[in-house]
Amino acid sequence: MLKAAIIGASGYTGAELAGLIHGHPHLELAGLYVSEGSQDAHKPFASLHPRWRGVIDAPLLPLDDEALSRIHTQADLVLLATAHEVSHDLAPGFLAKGLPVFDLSGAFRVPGEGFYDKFYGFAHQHADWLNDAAYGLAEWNQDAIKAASLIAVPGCYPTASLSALKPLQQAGLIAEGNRPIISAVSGVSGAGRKASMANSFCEVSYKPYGVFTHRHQPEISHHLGNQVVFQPHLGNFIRGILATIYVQLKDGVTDEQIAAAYHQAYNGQKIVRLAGQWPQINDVAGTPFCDLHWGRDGDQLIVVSAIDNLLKGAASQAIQCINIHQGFSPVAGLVKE
Ligand SMILES: NC(=O)C1=CN([C@@H]2O[C@H](COP(=O)(O)OP(=O)(O)OC[C@H]3O[C@@H](n4cnc5c(N)ncnc54)[C@H](OP(=O)(O)O)[C@@H]3O)[C@@H](O)[C@H]2O)C=CC1
Ligand SMILES: CC(=O)N[C@@H](CCC(=O)OP(=O)(O)O)C(=O)O
Repeated sequence: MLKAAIIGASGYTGAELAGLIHGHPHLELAGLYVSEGSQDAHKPFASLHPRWRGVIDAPLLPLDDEALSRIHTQADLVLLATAHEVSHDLAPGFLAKGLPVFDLSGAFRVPGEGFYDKFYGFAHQHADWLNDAAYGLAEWNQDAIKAASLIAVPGCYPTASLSALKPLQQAGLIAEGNRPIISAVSGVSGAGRKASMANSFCEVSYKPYGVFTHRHQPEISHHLGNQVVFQPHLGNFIRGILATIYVQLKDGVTDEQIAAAYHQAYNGQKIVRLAGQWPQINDVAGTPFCDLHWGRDGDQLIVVSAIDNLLKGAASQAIQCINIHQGFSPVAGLVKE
């Protein structure tokens, strides 16, 4: 069994990771950590996430110097379920000790001069790690994920969007100069566990945000190799993302070519499902799956993609990355084989 330490274990994605690792055939938990000054330090994990009561008994531990040296000596790998700047600061220390790092934040996803200043509001200090990191889109980057020490697990909207668009891009079916339009809605857990007015029950109403400024637009465009228009919405539900994507096809593209692009990309893959019907959030919430379906009218294609933002959009995709990195079955701990 490999020992996995989770930093940020009290948060929404960290808690999902704890559950997945607890149930994984080749992984075991090697510490659940929060910040050194966290008000949750030393509380039982299950007191914050009672669905794990009687199942995961470990306490949340403060990430102090003693904890760091314990992780350095006892863990086999580290999962960072922390804010972008926290991951940016923590990852190099673990990597320097030879521990593979699976980072759920955006800190190492997009190389490029000035990108972090512009879209994340901080200056990136680790260009070397940024360039060496593998982008953990599990169905598409297996070789890079296997070889890298640092895996940048994609954002939730990018996972839903890229899973839908990459088969078309790869097969050369998108019209020259077309910027696919991604209109997506996310449940409120996408914003994390910390309370804020924008996320409070009485304030949340289906609405757009981040118009032309969201950091996932350049993340999707960079990893697709084609510019996109991306518009996120906040939905008044807890978990799940549904992305409706409008694509202009090249002249003469046939139905068979579209179907072949998707089947070639995903036949034999258990996590991305070609649903055969329009995806809906209820079918993927609480699961590691990404459901896809498409329809076309002339050169206009609509693809719909649905995932659970906390799972395929974060924690279960991190587990897929660990599975690939370690040579386990790609769906170990996620889907019964
Ligand atoms: N929510 C989602 O749907 C998705 C989130 N992500 C990304 O994953 C990361 C985690 O997100 P999410 O789980 O939603 O966040 P949460 O806000 O729910 O949790 C953050 C966690 O980090 C801990 N933390 C904060 N500061 C530190 C620190 N200095 N050292 C160690 N632990 C710290 C928090 O505990 P405490 O403050 O008590 O220390 C908490 O456990 C983020 O980068 C997010 O952008 C990616 C894809 C989807
Ligand atoms: C509803 C909501 O607020 N969602 C988050 C996306 C969460 C995510 O994917 O995380 P990364 O920050 O790691 O990219 C947002 O739009 O910022």
